[in-house]
Amino acid sequence: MWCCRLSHLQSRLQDLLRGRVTCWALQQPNFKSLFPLAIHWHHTASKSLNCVWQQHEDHFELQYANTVMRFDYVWLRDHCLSASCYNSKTHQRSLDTASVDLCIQPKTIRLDETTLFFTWPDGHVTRYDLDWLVKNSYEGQKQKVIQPRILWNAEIYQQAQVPSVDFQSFLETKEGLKNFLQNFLLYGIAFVENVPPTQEHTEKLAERISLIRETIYGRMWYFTSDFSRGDTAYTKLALDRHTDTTYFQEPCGIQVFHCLKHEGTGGRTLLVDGFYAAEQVLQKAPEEFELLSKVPLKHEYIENVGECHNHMIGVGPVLNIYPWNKELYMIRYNNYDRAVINTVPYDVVHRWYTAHRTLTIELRKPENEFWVKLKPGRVLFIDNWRVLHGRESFTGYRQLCGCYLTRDDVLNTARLLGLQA
Ligand SMILES: C[N+](C)(C)CCCC[C@H](N)C(=O)O
Ligand SMILES: O=C(O)CCC(=O)C(=O)O
Ligand SMILES: [Fe+2]
Repeated sequence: MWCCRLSHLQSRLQDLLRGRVTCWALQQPNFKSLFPLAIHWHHTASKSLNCVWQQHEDHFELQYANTVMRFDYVWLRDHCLSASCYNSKTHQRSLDTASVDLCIQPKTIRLDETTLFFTWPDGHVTRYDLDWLVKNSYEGQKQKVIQPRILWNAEIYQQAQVPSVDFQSFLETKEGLKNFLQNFLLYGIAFVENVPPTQEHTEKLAERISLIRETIYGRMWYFTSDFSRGDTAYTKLALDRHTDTTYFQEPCGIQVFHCLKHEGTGGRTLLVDGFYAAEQVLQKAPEEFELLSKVPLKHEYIENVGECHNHMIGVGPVLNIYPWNKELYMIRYNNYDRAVINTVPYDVVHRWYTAHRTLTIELRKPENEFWVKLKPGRVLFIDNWRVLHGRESFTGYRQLCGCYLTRDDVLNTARLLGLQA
């Protein structure tokens, strides 16, 4: 009886090594209890490392650092960091991924200390550091946020007493710049104080953290209520909360505002954390959140004023989320610039309007509104992918200057200063 079992075991073991059996233990529960996992789970010599792995037919399974990870073999071959596959000086792949057999499987696998060695059918050896695998696995990534943030309503933001950064320290010290960027990344807004009220000084500030994004409005812009452009921003009218340039395929990442002059009343700036509002929608009506993240919409800018002729169209959902961890990274919300909806059938449209209403109700709650009067010397940076802005109507002469920044370059600066972005 025992012999019979053993020969059966040996043949199963051979099957296993040839990759024919994947879920043997599950199919043979009684057998499993007789010969526990030791058969096909490889344990490390040192128990303290707490690492086990298993070679399945179509993937490699690894348990390490409290994480169960599954790796595709083509992925593993593609991520070989050996000198012939990867240029560690330029951090670029040299391996031609298209040359990898899509049915590739390793010939042998062994673990030495904290390094896994894979030998591929052609004899090439790949080493994977266990911590590298944890950090770079799907399972490891899924649990992480790309951008840590503090979501706020008016009270949360005011209680936080986020300090403004001084012009001088922003321009001249690494700490000043880093503090500013850290606050900006966490809250989506940040102020610089004591800036000389000119366009040139505002430009200097912008250039310290990013490349300026030139658009149809120019590089640095300077505007009053003269209706020089075909947009209500160039009037004295109130503007409800919105994000800018929703009609670009990639809306501008950051908006910089500096009020150089205002002789009159009103004109306060409204700021609302769009991600805070979206989070409320997710809590109260997850299916509406999902719809807002799935339905593609167009926004449009049609201008024919004086010499300015423009027709811009941008397509994308209101809420943009990373598919692997559902993290929100951009809100596109501008009811003025939203174009005809013709990308979904009528019944979806109706559900979309319901979801849009839920979000709008959150965005309009007075407790979510942070009002601030922009003054000469106080420059405001707004994350245009997250925080909505608006303004109160005003009287008198009001002059605003500013620019848009490319998001990639702001994040680049932040990363170089050691911040998570
Ligand atoms: C900022 N600046 C005055 C230059 C442009 C304003 C653009 C306004 C437009 N409705 C939008 O939301 O994109
Ligand atoms: O005038 C203001 O305060 C802001 C107007 C506006 O929304 C914009 O320029 O994007
Ligand atoms: Fe705007």
